[in-house]
Amino acid sequence: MNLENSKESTIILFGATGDLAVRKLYPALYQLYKKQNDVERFAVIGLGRRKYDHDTYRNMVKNSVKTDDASIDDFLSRFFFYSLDVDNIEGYVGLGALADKVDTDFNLSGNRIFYLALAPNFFGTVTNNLKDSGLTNTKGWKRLVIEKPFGHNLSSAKVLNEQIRSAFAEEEIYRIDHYLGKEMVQNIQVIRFANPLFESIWNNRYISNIQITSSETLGVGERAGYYDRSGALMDMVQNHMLQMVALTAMEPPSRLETEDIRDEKVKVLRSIRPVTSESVKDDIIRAQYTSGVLADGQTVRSYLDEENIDSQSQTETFVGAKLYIDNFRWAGVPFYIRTGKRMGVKSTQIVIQFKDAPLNPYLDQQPNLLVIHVQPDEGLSLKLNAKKIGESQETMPIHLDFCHNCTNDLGTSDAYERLIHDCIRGDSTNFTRWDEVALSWTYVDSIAQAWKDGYGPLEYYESGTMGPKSVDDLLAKNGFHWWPITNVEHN
Ligand SMILES: NC(=O)C1=CN([C@@H]2O[C@H](COP(=O)(O)OP(=O)(O)OC[C@H]3O[C@@H](n4cnc5c(N)ncnc54)[C@H](OP(=O)(O)O)[C@@H]3O)[C@@H](O)[C@H]2O)C=CC1
Ligand SMILES: O=C1O[C@H](COP(=O)(O)O)[C@@H](O)[C@H](O)[C@H]1O
Repeated sequence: MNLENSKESTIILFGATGDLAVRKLYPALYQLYKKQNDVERFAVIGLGRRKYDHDTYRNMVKNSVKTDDASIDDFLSRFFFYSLDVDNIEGYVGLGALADKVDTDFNLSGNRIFYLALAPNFFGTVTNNLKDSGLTNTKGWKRLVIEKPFGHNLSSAKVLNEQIRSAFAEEEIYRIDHYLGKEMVQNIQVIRFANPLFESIWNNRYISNIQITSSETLGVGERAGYYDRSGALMDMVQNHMLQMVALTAMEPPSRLETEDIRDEKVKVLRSIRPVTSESVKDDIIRAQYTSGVLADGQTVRSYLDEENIDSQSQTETFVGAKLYIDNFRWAGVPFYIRTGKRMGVKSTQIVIQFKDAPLNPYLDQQPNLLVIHVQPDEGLSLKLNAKKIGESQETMPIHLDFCHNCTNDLGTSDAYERLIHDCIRGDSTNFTRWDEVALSWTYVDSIAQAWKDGYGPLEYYESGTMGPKSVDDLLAKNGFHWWPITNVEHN
């Protein structure tokens, strides 16, 4: 068998009893198993410090998958638990022995995915111990999946990268950014490069501004310990928001190969205009939610009143920013981004606003907009002007819509399902390469530094709104406004 391309694997899952594994990874694995979507065979060894036996673990996986389907028993029979404190190097020998036994029992060829669904401070220890105990000398291929956050600034990310690179080659490392697994984020390239209609006008001659929103109605929830040290800048901007900027702005790759696409994204990240203290003050807004009422009528408390949050915390739960990409295609076009918790609506969308016609005889004309709906609806809306019905010469707005997930028959996979599938297939296109991560940290670090130096005060916004007023002013200064968050309009 050609092991390099074989799509069977034993997944060694660190953090198997954690929130991410239970909420996301087991349901995703089950969907993959059910679809047999070109994943040949797999087994999972879950790890954690607690002393589960295989049956207790399988029960936990079953509860996470939530199905009565008869196939669940065969699915669960592939799951094994191994109790290990990751600091205990002696314990890795037993892990290796169990993995070999599972390979033999399931007739698997020795490929390994090491999935680190663990707090990042363990990443270095685990990769070192895997190497020192010989587990990285696999019979087949090996891959390392790393969850975010990848460091908390550029220098910590560099240290982390060196640690994992001592045991895994860059092409064996799959750094997760789950937004890259979303259907419509993957679709950005196709919409742009498979439609000459768009690609020919995808530049500063025809586009006036781009608005990228990722808003949540949830608050900090149970992740206070992590979030209060991170804030929206590191939690969302460093990764998901900048990846969406890069995909929206990049040049067409010459081939649809992993490294060609990543190279184009890197060029965009490198072209983002560096910030100065002054530009941070003027163009970047940080804010924290106060109490308020959500759209469903629920009254929610302020960030400072959340459990396990320091009552003096200055952590931002919202970031709004204007950035420029200083290259030939985008010179002069502002990219506006905003993301936050406890906002008015849960939505991710990218709005491309086209420039007005040079000579416009129709005074009531609206700008043309292309809206890429990432979630909850997954689709596209193109907003145009048409003649009002009748004899008048007035215009009316019309929209052409497409929605992937609005009807049942086109339901799309979850991001984690897609990314685990890609990893098993050995396709790292939708994972971030080290230089993308490093450039994103460079941008984010300079904002964090300016904030530390006192530029750009922390503002406040009421829960249930779309952020502080200053984020509206940010666009108004250039004669724009945020387009309302919409769903794909189902006709
Ligand atoms: N939860 C989420 O929604 C998201 C999480 N992530 C990232 O995923 C990773 C995991 O997060 P999450 O699942 O929420 O974390 P949890 O705190 O819920 O789970 C942590 C896991 O790590 C295990 N663990 C902790 N210490 C040790 C140790 N010394 N040795 C062995 N195992 C240990 C725990 O098992 P035990 O207690 O049995 O030791 C548990 O399985 C983090 O990097 C996080 O940033 C990323 C995006 C979203
Ligand atoms: O990575 C993260 O993303 C989620 C938002 O993800 P989404 O798929 O629901 O849009 C965010 O809640 C979390 O704080 C952050 O770590």
